[in-house]
Amino acid sequence: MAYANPARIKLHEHQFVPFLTPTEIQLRVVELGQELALSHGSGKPSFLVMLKGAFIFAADLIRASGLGGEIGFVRTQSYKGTETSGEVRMHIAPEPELVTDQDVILIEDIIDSGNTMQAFLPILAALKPRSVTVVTLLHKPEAQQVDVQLDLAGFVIPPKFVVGYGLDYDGLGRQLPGIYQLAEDY
Ligand SMILES: O=P(O)(O)OC[C@H]1O[C@H](OP(=O)(O)OP(=O)(O)O)[C@H](O)[C@@H]1O
Ligand SMILES: Nc1nc2[nH]cnc2c(=O)[nH]1
Repeated sequence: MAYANPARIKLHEHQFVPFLTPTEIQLRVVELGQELALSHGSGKPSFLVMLKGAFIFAADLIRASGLGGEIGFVRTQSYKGTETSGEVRMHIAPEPELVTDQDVILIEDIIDSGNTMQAFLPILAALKPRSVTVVTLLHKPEAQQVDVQLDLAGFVIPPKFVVGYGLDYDGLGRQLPGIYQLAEDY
């Protein structure tokens, strides 16, 4: 499918410039799906999607993997504007039957400070999964403050705030097919 991919955009008071095109994202998502097919092809993993940010990535990744298996959703929240609040709130908890004794593929849109993963992984571990594979579309190693499990990353990116392809700035921008970076010259 061909998507409109606007150039510079404004969300609330901030300007954003193109960073990853829809085509670059789609090609990488297909590769990630193939990697999951190779590592989990003999079983039926449970996909756990971290809402809200990962909903578009997960929809594409799960289909690219060709894997069956159930899909569940969890929702954490810690960002206000472009900064983490430092407090990770759990709005939707995982369904135990999708985790206990299952091979879980946890799908995240971005690992930035690492706080969200650090808070969530023990909650998952308490439900005793057989295995956990953490997949993120974006990883900002230079911004990471805590060490967390990460098995598969789509793009390693610099420590700048990004939006699009599921990621928002204060509620806006999730629908954009490409990924945009906060402009420095606005
Ligand atoms: O590594 P961290 O610094 O913790 O950042 C990563 C988290 O931030 C975003 O979630 P957010 O709290 O914005 O909620 P959302 O997914 O509903 O937008 C993103 O979806 C990750 O879950
Ligand atoms: N939209 C968005 N959410 C985030 N959560 C953690 N880092 C980011 C980021 O760069 N953009």
